[in-house]
Amino acid sequence: MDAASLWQRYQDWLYAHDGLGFYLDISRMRFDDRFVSEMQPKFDKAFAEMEKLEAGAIANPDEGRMVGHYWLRDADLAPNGQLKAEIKDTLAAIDTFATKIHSGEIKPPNAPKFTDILSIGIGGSALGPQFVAEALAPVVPNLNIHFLDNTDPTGIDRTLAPLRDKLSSTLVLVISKSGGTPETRNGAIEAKAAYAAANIPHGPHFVAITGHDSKLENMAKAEGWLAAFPMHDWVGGRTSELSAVGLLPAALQGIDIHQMLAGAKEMDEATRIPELKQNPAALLALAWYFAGNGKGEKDMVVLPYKDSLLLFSRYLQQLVMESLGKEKDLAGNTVYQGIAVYGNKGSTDQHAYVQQLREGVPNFFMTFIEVLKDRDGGSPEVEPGVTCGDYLSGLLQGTRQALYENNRDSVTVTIPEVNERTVGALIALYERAVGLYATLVNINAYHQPGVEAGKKAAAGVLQLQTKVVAALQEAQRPLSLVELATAADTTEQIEFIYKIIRHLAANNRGVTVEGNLAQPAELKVTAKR
Ligand SMILES: O=P(O)(O)OC[C@H]1O[C@H](O)[C@H](O)[C@@H](O)[C@@H]1O
Repeated sequence: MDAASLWQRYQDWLYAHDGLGFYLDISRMRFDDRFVSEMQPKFDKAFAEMEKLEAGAIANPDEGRMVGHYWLRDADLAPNGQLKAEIKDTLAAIDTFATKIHSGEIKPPNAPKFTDILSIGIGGSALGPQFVAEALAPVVPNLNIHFLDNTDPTGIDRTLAPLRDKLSSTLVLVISKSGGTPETRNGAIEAKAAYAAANIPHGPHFVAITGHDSKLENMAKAEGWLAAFPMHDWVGGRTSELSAVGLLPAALQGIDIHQMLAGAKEMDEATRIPELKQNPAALLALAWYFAGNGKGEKDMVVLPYKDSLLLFSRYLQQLVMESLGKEKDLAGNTVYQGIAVYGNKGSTDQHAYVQQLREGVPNFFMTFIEVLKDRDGGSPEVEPGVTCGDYLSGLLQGTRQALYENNRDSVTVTIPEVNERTVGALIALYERAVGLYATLVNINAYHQPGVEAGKKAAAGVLQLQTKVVAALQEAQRPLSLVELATAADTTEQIEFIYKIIRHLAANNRGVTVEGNLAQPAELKVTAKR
């Protein structure tokens, strides 16, 4: 396509939202008009399904649940008075709690004010709060936030180390919709242990954000935690950033959550319009479908050219991949759907893997996130008439051009600046695009059956460990792995047993191993007395 036609195509496909100062450009995706007309019936269906979802249909059939994250930003859309009240009451409770924490009206027993937050959660109970903290936390936040999002002992130590002297002014948020996620439970137990070691009762420092009647909620009640906030059954983990999960930590840091909600609401209104060209989420879904042939054949590389948006692609990874990565479609056919998402930030990644993107395997499409405002205040010149921000902008435009010339397609999302409203709008945009795309490819975007398999297998390994240690203690003599597996009555699990023993030995956990660990057949294992 020559320059004039490309410019025309750019203008024909440019979506602009005046209120948000937001633009979406899908002109560098090489679809033609025929593709767009062929997709129209699929979009008609997607718009209709979305309307039903927003009206309170059971849009997550496998779990028998409504899907209500859009109501969080406009409670009046919720399908009944009780839900409306739940949304409004939760928001009011978050506002009140954050205000009282900031003023010191709610204070820890042994310090004048809370100064730090330790946020414990994983997946949808961590990625949104982490993304938003990185994007929006003030340079000097009301409270400094720290995250525990794993069950890695070294990681836990690293997070807790700077907090050891500040436990008396730390507020611990334990976030889990189900209230039973092992990594989060473990993090909470480790945090409690830190409080116990410092002789500080943990209850007045701990806050739960969790589903009704979950183990976590019951624990919070039983242990007299400072507060508990609800996570609604009809909000999925990966779409929970604008529920208490994201709003409470944001408000505590001094981020304007009402502006986040307002930005999301404006984007919701724009992405509710059942007209492809007037709906930026539909345009995104169209681009994704075109890129991957409706089968996720190409990965989505997300490159925000703004440091504060570094965690956006990580956040999107869960939103997109857990929603769209499905074996079965809604009719039960095996489809192996999904779109892989990765990316960090530009221009940094240009000095890492963009070489492959430009010249290597063409298995991706790009999403550039452009931010128009460089910074508050003026910029020094790094060359005559040129600033750092000009470089950043030039590098984005140049990379887009260089990729396009080599048949690598891209989408460009432009926002005026990174602030509460635009971040809320970005979250809403991608939530809706995922929902629409799911209907285009006929899958349930709101369940995650595949996650359970690994969790069940892990639980099995831990049960096996208990069995193996008991068998060793009973034997009271060195056993080979085969003997140990026989004694534990689990001969088919011998490889797991080897790994369990190797891990226990590495951590001085009550087993002695004689022999070379690289020669499993020769090992003799004994329980330490
Ligand atoms: O909030 P939680 O119930 O602790 O869940 C945390 C995460 O765990 C699971 O593995 C799910 O796949 C995620 O969708 C969820 O966000």
